[in-house]
Amino acid sequence: MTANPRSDTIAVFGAGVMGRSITALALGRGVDVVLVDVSDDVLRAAEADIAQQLRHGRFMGAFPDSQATGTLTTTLSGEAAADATAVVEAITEDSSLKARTLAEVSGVVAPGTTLITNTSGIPIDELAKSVRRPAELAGVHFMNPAYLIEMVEVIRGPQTAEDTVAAVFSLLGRLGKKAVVVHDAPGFVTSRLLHPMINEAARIVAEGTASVESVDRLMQGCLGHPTGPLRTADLIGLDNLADALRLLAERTGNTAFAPCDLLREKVRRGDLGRKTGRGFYDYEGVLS
Ligand SMILES: NC(=O)c1ccc[n+]([C@@H]2O[C@H](COP(=O)([O-])OP(=O)(O)OC[C@H]3O[C@@H](n4cnc5c(N)ncnc54)[C@H](O)[C@@H]3O)[C@@H](O)[C@H]2O)c1
Repeated sequence: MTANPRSDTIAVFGAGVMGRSITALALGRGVDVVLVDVSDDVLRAAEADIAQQLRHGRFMGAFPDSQATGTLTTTLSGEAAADATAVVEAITEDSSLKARTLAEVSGVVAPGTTLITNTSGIPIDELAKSVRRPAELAGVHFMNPAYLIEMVEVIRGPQTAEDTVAAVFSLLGRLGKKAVVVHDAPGFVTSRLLHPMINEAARIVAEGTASVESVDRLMQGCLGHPTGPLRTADLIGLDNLADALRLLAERTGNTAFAPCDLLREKVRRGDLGRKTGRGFYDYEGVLS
């Protein structure tokens, strides 16, 4: 079942960390994807990365054996989303950029097309102001790597229609995901809890209380965190994390959420985590 019987194609906007991972998930589940970005270089790199993620997903048993892989089309043109049954917006965590892009997308797609934003924490109702049909917009917070993490957070904005939530669940069912629905708020549930924890972990390192490795080992060994907060930060991307923390601080008025000095310094140096080969850890020579 798909979100809409018109076709079996979703459009994904943004070919960065999440756009690639969501695209790999959809392709591995037999859904065709039109992947849109503003950079041709990014799209070329994304094609190679997605092929690698599909191999990884198959190796990890994330996709049904009998499932034919969906077809990938990459493009710089947002107009290519016109025939999609659902659109997943996974562009940079910048509220005005997202508002602009969602406004354009909602002008391109037909009424009845489910609009999904993968924002880490911008309230859905804030983004709904920029789309033509706010009832058709919902948040789906896929985690990285989307093809391996079974659970997603679904955010129902105050204007999100029941039909939209149903269409989102239909698509998520097709993608083999489990979901928990939450109400709209800055950072929703997962970013509101995880991002400040990562920020504190970085502060602990900066203050000299413990090393990066010690913080992660304690959180893994004592509290059952799968990788530790700082390794998770590297997987997310420190630029995205800093953007999301800044937005969380602005939208909640809680300045403690603002990215700490160490995080900002790493972003300034371009040490963004796995995607640049160095963040809290060094990944030079490590296959992603
Ligand atoms: N990184 C994570 O682990 C993670 C997890 C959950 C949610 N998110 C959210 O997903 C979204 C994407 O995050 P990311 O980490 O993939 O970011 P990223 O920086 O890796 O990628 C963003 C991509 O968006 C592209 N882009 C910018 N403007 C565009 C436009 N107008 N049209 C098409 N493409 C455009 C950029 O060129 C870039 O390739 C953000 O909202 C982020 O908060 C990220």
